[in-house]
Amino acid sequence: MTKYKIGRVFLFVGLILIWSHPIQAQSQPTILITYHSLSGKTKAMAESVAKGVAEVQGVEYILKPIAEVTEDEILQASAIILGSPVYNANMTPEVQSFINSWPFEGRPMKNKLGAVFVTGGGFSIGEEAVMFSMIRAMMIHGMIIVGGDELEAAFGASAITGEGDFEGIEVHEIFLRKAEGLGKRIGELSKNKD
Ligand SMILES: Cc1cc2nc3c(=O)[nH]c(=O)nc-3n(C[C@H](O)[C@H](O)[C@H](O)COP(=O)(O)O)c2cc1C
Repeated sequence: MTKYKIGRVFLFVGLILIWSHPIQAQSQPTILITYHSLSGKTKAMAESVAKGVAEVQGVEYILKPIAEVTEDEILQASAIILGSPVYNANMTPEVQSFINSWPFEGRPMKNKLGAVFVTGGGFSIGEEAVMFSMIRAMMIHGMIIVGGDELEAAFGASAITGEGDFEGIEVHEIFLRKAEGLGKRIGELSKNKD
C-alpha cells in the first residue's frame, strides 16, 4: 500500500470516529433566581442571591422577575431560588400563581434544588410562615429544599424592611449577606449535584 493510500485510510477512520463520537458540549448547571417585587426590596435580595451564585465557578444563573420567566427556563434550571414579599402573612398572589404554573405531569421538577427568600415589613408578622408555604409548595413538586449558609438563614434568607431601625432605609446589609450566602450555597451544591 502506498503512503498516499495509508493516509487516506487513516483519514477515513478518523472521520468515522469523529462522526460516531460527537464532542459533547459540557453545559453548566443553571440556577434560576426569580422574584416578585413592587417596591424593590425583594429585588435587592434577589440581586444579592445572584452575587453569591456568581462567587462559584462553573455555574450560570438567570435573574429575572417571575413575570418574565419562561417554562423552558423553569425546566432547564438545576435549582430555583424564589423570592416573595409578605402580603398579609402569605406569599403574594403573583408568586402563588407562578408556582401553580409549574409543570406537574411526569414530575419534571422532582430533584431540582429549591430555596426561598422573603422580605416583610415587620418582625414575626408572616415572614417565616411565607417561607414555609413556599417551601411546602416546592416539596409538592418533589424539589430538594436547601436553607441558607448561616444559622440565622436556616430556612432561607429573609429581610425586615419596615420596622424599627430597618424602616425607611434600603435593605440592610445584614439581610443582604444572608441572601448572598444562600446563593453561594446553592451554587456550590448545584455544581456537585450531578
Ligand atoms: C398588601 C400588603 C400586605 C402586606 N402584608 C404584610 C404582612 O402581613 N407582614 C409583613 O411583615 N409585611 C407586610 N407587608 C409589607 C411588605 O411585605 C414589605 O414592605 C416588603 O418588603 C415589600 O417588598 P417589595 O419591596 O419587594 O415589594 C405588606 C405589604 C403590602 C403592600
